[in-house]
Amino acid sequence: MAQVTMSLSCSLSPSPSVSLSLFLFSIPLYISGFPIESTAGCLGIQTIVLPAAETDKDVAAFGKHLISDTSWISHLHYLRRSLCLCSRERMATFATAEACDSNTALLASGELRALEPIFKIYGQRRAFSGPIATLKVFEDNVLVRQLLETRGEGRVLVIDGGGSTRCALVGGNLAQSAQNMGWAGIVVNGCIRDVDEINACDIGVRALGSNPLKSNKKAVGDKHIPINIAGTFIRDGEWLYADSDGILISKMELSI
Ligand SMILES: O=C([O-])CC(=O)C(=O)O
Ligand SMILES: [Mg+2]
Repeated sequence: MAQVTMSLSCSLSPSPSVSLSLFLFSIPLYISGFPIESTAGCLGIQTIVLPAAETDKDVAAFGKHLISDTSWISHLHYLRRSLCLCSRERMATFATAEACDSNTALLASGELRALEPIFKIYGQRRAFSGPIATLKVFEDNVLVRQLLETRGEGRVLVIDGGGSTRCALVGGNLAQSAQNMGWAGIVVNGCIRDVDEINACDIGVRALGSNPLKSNKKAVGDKHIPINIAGTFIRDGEWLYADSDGILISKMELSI
């Protein structure tokens, strides 16, 4: 059973709703026996609109039921995909396709962009997201190590390696460091090595491919500068969303 911590707030305006804070994940949900019309999911918060509720009392009664009868948990129907119960899976329900469909204006304005599909998927987390730290290097990974040995705080390291496939910019040790230091993922416009070790790490990794050759160790490159990879301009501090369908870059954090 999912470990769920729930906090509740009820409100009648603008529409009768109950907000549930679900610990570490969010899922669209229906609860049987209640006239729930729609659900809205975003990380950590679920707002359930109760069309039949007309008074504060109705909403409060529903809220009370949720608190007193936790069997509602077993009534969850997972609509988009089965819920990953792993507490580290921060993007259990985020879907890049859905983000595109519901943010057409942002796509049109260029505030939301999709990377060209040139990356292979590695690492335990197929889906990951976070604020971006950019890095530009060429066949040299000293700066990659420097960054991955600092605290990641949920960020995604995006490395513009110039598209070179002649050596690896990330290997098993660096991926392990990224995991230990709290990075959500690494996107490499270049190659990785130690693929089996990387695939055992609890981070998301995207790269053009693998190459067993190591890179130079001259410490040449630039951190936190604008980069251009996979047909997309990326600035430090923008947000990255990756899942099995692809990779999105957003100027702002998306609320899905
Ligand atoms: O040392 C390197 O160049 C990359 C590597 O193999 C690792 O991180 O394990
Ligand atoms: Mg290695």
